[in-house]
Amino acid sequence: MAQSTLDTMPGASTGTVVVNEPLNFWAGKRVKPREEKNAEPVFEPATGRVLCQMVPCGEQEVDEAIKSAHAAYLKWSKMSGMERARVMLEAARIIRERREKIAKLEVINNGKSITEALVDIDIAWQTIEYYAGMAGTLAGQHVQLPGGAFAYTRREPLGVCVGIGAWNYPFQIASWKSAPALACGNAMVFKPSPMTPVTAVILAEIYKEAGVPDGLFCVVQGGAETGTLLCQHPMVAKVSFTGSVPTGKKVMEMSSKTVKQVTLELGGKSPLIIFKDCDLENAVKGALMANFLTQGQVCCNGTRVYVQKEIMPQFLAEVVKRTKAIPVGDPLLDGTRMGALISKPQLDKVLGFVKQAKEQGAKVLCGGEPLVPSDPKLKGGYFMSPCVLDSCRDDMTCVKEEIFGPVMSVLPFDTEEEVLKRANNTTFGLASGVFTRDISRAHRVAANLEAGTCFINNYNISPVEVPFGGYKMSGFGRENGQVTIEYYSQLKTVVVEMGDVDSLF
Ligand SMILES: NC(=O)C1=CN([C@@H]2O[C@H](COP(=O)(O)OP(=O)(O)OC[C@H]3O[C@@H](n4cnc5c(N)ncnc54)[C@H](O)[C@@H]3O)[C@@H](O)[C@H]2O)C=CC1
Ligand SMILES: C[N+](C)(C)CCCC(=O)O
Repeated sequence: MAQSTLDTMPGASTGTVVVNEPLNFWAGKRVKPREEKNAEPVFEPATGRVLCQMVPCGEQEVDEAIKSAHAAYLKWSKMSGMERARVMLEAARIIRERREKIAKLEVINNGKSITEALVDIDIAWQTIEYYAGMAGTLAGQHVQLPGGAFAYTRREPLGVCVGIGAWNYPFQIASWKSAPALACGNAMVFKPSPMTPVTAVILAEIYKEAGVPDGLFCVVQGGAETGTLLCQHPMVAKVSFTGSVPTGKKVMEMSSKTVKQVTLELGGKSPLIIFKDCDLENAVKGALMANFLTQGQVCCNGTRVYVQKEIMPQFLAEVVKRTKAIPVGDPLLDGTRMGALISKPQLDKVLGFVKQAKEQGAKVLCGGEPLVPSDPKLKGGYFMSPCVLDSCRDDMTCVKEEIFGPVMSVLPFDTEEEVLKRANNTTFGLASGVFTRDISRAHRVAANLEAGTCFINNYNISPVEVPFGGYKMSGFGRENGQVTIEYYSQLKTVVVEMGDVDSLF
């Protein structure tokens, strides 16, 4: 019964799926909304059809979920790291076994191509596997003190952590947040974006099947109001948030009231710098990877593409040729490389950015138009043709603001010194990239870019072993890599006296 949506996936095609099961999950099972009155329709981006209803959780439901998570935390945190690891490895195995079905459901809700969704699901189980591997290694330090006294530190969990996700990587974000949280002995209550509510609950079912205590990973549905309830709840120790800068600021402010720890993964407007001594074919491929994954709706995209003047004509010719050749259409077909944007308002917003760019003097070399695929079932979908903008200047809106759509802005530059200054002239600092064959230049540029990640001669690969997160207004804290353990645990120092108390009084 619990698996029924997933079980319909093998035969499912675009335009056919309806999700009727409850999408909340706590105390070890799916939970029906208390009342349906604030239900919001959720759309299938490729068709514009209603996929399901998202009913936001109210105060009482949020409270129930948090209490069930707390009860699970009391059991889970007492288990050894190796015991937790075994359960997490089983969860990773189940995800791997069901990767195609989960990816298909993700596509139907999100609109991205099946090829990309499969990669997302693979990254998800790898994250859980990676942190399972670390669960048994968590340890403190032993420190010798004078007179035979000593101290030791214990790495302890925080308690109930909240995860709040964006709509661009629904299942992957839920895994990126829950895996390190659970490895450290915490419980998590996760709220997906109201636009992509259907796959987080699948993750909750899988954790349950793998053997976590009931309540350890809960899912509550809702938007800003439900998110606010989570950030204000006194039993929550930490909030890990992925989303926009304005919402991130609110999350931080609300969390400050009860001094909750916060991780913020926010937006970006990342620079990709292409020097004339690069391998041009790889640089072009890198620029496409930096701009067009998930219809360009990726926080770390390299959307300001700085190209050294001497190679600009060759670069543009090749990038435009390849952009025009991207197959846009039914995201469930294997040959498709770009699907639909998340919503009609998002599509209109992105097209509005292209219009404004033209008004400000940018030249559209290709795309930037609404697209209606020939398949009649896709005519209500939110498709557009991927766009390359030339003749851009640093002061244009398309170069300054995050577009979150398939729009690449190309800018010429002369020298390394100049381009570094221009690249860093932004309040964001999530990622960056550089293409060059000069090894010294590559590392010098990486060292001077103000961003949490710098890709050298590639872009947008995200192995789970390496930390991911922002500088400046792109946020703080990290996801992935060993360091994330620090963001989901706290150190207790235990000081042990072996002699008499040397009292001053
Ligand atoms: N750095 C990163 O890892 C990523 C950042 N993003 C950023 O997210 C944005 C797009 O995602 P959206 O979902 O539109 O962002 P958003 O900020 O509108 O929403 C993100 C999440 O926060 C929730 N939320 C909204 N108001 C809230 C409140 N007052 N209190 C608590 N939670 C609240 C939403 O329901 C959603 O789950 C882009 O700006 C993008 O750059 C997106 C993906 C990854
Ligand atoms: C997987 N990757 C690197 C393309 C994007 C991950 C960050 C995000 O959630 O937008």
